[in-house]
Amino acid sequence: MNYGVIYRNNEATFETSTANIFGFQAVNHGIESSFLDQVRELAREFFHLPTGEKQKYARPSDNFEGYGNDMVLFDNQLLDWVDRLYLLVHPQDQQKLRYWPENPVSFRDMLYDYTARLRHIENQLLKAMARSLSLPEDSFVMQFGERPSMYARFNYYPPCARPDLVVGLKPHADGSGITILLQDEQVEGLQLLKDNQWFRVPIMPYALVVNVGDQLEIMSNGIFKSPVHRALTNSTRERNTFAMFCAPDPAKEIGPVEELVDERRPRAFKKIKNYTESYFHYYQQVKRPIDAVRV
Ligand SMILES: O=C(O)CCC(=O)C(=O)O
Ligand SMILES: [Fe+2]
Repeated sequence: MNYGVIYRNNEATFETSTANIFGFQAVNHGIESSFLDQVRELAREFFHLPTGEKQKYARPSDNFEGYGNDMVLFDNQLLDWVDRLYLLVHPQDQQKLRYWPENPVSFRDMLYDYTARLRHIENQLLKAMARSLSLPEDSFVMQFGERPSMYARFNYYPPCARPDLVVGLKPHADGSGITILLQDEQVEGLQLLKDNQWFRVPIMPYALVVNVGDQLEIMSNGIFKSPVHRALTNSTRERNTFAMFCAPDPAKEIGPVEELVDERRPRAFKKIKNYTESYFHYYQQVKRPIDAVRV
């Protein structure tokens, strides 16, 4: 597994080639450990509230935004062992504050703050990833547009009596451009699939796990890979993680960066808009939407 990013002088720089990477852990990203502790603490406090209190922010059955559990779209689908709070956090004028917890009291302020910090880190990473392929640094950022989306998903995995039978999150690849994940600082569970084998993603308490999502795989013409991953459950301890899905403006057409298309590496993906629109339709069937946009 390639975990090669190191921040230097406030700029993300990769130590090794990023070709074929699918994820890395970012350290020295500039977010103070105390703030990350606070983020985790507030997320835990929310999930530990009585059910009635959390239900105030419940998602409607036909939408994924709000508090709830796995959406059921098919009779025979696998169910994830997870509670989640899923919120659009950017662009700001599309936020639906009725789903944003007011309890714990500082939850909303934390989320505003965290979003702003991650927006900055997202930009730095996308530029560094472009530079690492000898592209103009705005090559990916430009495709994200002026109004990129950011979705926050807080995942709460309660202990599960049969971790041998039940997964926290079924195998999937993210539909984002990149996903920036704050893992639980103690309890492991995330695994990536490579060469038909599952590899654990080790805990680095204050690092941010960055996974390539499908849309960056498309933009990079397949040079970056969006990894299939899953989250396991365990029988004794709860696990809390917080994913931020950073994606292009759904109204903008995206596609492989022209400089990355040549005879040696022909165009691998079609141009597409609003990639994530039917994401859950695929997710619930453990299928990959990226297969539908291959050339
Ligand atoms: O909880 C984890 O470790 C993984 C989360 C994840 O993959 C997701 O939310 O898409
Ligand atoms: Fe994921």
